Amino acid sequence: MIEVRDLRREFVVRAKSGRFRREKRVVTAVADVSFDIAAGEAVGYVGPNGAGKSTTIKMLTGILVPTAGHVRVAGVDPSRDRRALARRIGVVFGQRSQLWWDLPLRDSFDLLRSVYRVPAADHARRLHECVDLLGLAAFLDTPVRQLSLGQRMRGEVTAALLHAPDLLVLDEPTIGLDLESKEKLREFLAELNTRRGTTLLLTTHDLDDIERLCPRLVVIDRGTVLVDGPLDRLRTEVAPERTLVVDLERPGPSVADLPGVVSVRAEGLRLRIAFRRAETTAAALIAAVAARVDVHDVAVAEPEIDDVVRELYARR
Ligand SMILES: Nc1ncnc2c1ncn2[C@@H]1O[C@H](COP(=O)(O)OP(=O)(O)OP(=O)(O)O)[C@@H](O)[C@H]1O
Repeated sequence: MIEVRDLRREFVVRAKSGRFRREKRVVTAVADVSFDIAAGEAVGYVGPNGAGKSTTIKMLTGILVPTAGHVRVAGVDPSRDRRALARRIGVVFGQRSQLWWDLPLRDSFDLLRSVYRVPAADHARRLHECVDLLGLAAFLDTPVRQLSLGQRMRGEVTAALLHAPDLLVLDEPTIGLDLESKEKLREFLAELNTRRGTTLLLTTHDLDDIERLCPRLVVIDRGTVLVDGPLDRLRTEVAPERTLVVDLERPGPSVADLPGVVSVRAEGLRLRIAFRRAETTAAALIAAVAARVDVHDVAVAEPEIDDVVRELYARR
C-alpha cells in the first residue's frame, strides 16, 4: 500500500546573519527514510517534535514534493498524481479541516459526494454507518464552526471515509480531544482496520493511540528511522523488564535476592518486583515468591509504551 525508499526532503531557509546579510541554510527535515506498509496494516509513526513526521505525511499525501527518493502510495506517485491518489486514500489532519466552515455538517458530506462522484446509494450507506458508529446524528445540521472539537473530528473522519478509501492517513487525530471522545474515535478506527481492512497510518504524540490501534511502530528522529517493528518486539528488546505486582497477606521477608529480580518497591502490602524476562519467567518468579511469603494476589505488568519510546529517544 505504501512504498518509501530513501525519501528525502530539504528546506532552504534564509536566516539573518549580521546586520544586512541573509544566509541560506539547508534544513533536512527527512533524510533517506525507507519503509513499506502492506494493505491492512495499522502503523504508528512517532517521534519527538521536529522529527520529520508531518513532512513525511505531506510527501505521502502529495502536498510536498520530495527532494529525492521514491514514494508510491496505493500504486500512485503522490506529488505527480494527486487526483488519482485522492480517490484511493483518506486524510485527516487534526489541526486542519476539510469541512466547509459555515455549512451544516451534512452539506459538507453532500459536497464531498459530488467531489468524489460517489453513487448516491453508496454515499447514503456509508454516511449512515458513520453517523451510527460515530454518533453524529445530534449535530448533522449544525454549522461546522459551531461544533466542538470532538464533534468536528468525528465529522472529519467521516468526510475522509465517504469515498471508501483503502488507506486512511491521520496526523494527530486525537489531539485536544477529551478522554471519552478519544476512546470513541479509537474504537471506530480499530473496527475500520480489523473489520473493513482499511490500512491505517497515524502520527501521534498520544501513545495510547498506538497501544490501542497499531501493532507496528515506526519511530523517527531527526529525519531518520530509529526503529521499525512490532510493538511487542520493541517492548521485549527495548524494555526488557516486566513487573510482578504482588499483594501480600501479611508482611514477610525480602524477595530481592530471587533469580532475575532487578528491584523491589514496597507500597504497604503491595510489592512491585521488576524482573528481567531473559532471566526468569513470570510463572517461575510467582512460585519462588509464593514459597517465601504469603501471597494474596498477583498480576504481571508489561512495560508501558511510554517507557519504550522514552528509552528509544534516550538512546539516540
Ligand atoms: N516549510 C518549512 N520550511 C523550513 N523548515 C521546515 C518546514 N517544514 C518543516 N521544517 C523543518 O523540518 C523539520 C521537521 O519538521 P516536521 O514538521 O516534519 O516535524 P514533526 O515530526 O511533524 O514535528 P511535530 O511533532 O512538532 O509536529 C523541523 O526542523 C522543521 O523546522
